[in-house]
Amino acid sequence: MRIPVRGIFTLTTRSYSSTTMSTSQFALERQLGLSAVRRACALTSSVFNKLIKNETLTKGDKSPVTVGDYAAQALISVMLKNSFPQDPIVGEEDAAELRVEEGRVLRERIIELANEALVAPFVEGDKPEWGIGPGQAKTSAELLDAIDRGNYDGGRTGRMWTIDPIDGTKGFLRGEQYAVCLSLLVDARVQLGIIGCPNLPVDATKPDGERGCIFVAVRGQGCQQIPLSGYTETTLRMPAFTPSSLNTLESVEALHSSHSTADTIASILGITRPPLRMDSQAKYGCLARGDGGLYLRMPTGVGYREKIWDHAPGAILVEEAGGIVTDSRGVPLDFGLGRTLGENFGVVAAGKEVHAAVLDAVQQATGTKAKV
Ligand SMILES: Nc1ncnc2c1ncn2[C@@H]1O[C@H](COP(=O)(O)OS(=O)(=O)O)[C@@H](OP(=O)(O)O)[C@H]1O
Ligand SMILES: [Mg+2]
Ligand SMILES: [Mg+2]
Ligand SMILES: [Mg+2]
Repeated sequence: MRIPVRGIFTLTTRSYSSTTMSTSQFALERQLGLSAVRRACALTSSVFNKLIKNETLTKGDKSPVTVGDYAAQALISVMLKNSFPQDPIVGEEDAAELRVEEGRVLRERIIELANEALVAPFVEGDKPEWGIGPGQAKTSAELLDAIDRGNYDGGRTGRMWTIDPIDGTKGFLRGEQYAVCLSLLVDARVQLGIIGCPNLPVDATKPDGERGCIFVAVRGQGCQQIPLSGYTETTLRMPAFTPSSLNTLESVEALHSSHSTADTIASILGITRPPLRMDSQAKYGCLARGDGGLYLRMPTGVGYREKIWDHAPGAILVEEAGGIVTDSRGVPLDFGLGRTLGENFGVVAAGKEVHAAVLDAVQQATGTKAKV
């Protein structure tokens, strides 16, 4: 039976009967987050099928942003506000370009898409007993403000969410991998990570089989994969690899991660399998389920600072599946410095058995000394 809920997307303990209410830590955040990411996955998949050329902008850093990115951030932000109104959000996108007259056509399209997603009946795979039903349409001003609630500066204390509404926008535009990414941090420690991958095969051994899955992890509660088409949860544990049996998971874009440094590291480790190149944090989900043994993100030397929304959800997936995530010098990722990872230099994520050997190889390949 569907649990009646007062207001839209409102998730309070009052909304649950004692039989459906889970007492685990962050249970409400997990349920709301899964629903928001599912809705955003449905929104972005449908945008891809209808996207037209003038629905993509180029941002100041030359990276693309589409109507799908803005609409998905608006949708997730509205859902978070309804259930956790006090929580600040560090989101990738902001609405400045949409508030000016030149942004009118794009703005109207984004409002239409976000509202369609807000009022849609239960999306495929949502658990009816969660009681997270369709909401009411919002005004243009409310949705622009929802996007801009992602402007929080971050920091070391308190609760905060990160949203990357489309991670791997270039992959999204190519029709390849992308991910809808959400995380909750408390005092700069990731406690919940959710990554929705609409184009990812549910089973890597069946690349032509069913596509679309969500990865979710709560600190201390393991990492699970759920198909977008349903809600059967499979717990993931990273298998034990030896260094030479690894294969690397890397960015498609050579500007985001140095392919040549990764090749050198792979040859030092004796890796013979070719790298698996894939856009977005789908790589972290693949690592957690054992599709490759090593996520490598080696800096390209342009002084780029990694963004917290690009790594917080993925890092907890891998840790909860039994792996280790550090920067390329062995330093833990610091999510408490603001919107970026500050002085962290690249990312190395791998199983416990091989992580130290990989850091040694990185040191040999780059001449930098590991800090731990
Ligand atoms: N120069 C540079 N170096 C490192 N990283 C960068 C750089 N420029 C952008 N970005 C960020 O990369 C995000 C895309 O993730 P990936 O690199 O894993 O995927 S991809 O294969 O490159 O598309 C991408 O995330 P989205 O903007 O959400 O797509 C960016 O935040
Ligand atoms: Mg982007
Ligand atoms: Mg991103
Ligand atoms: Mg993005």
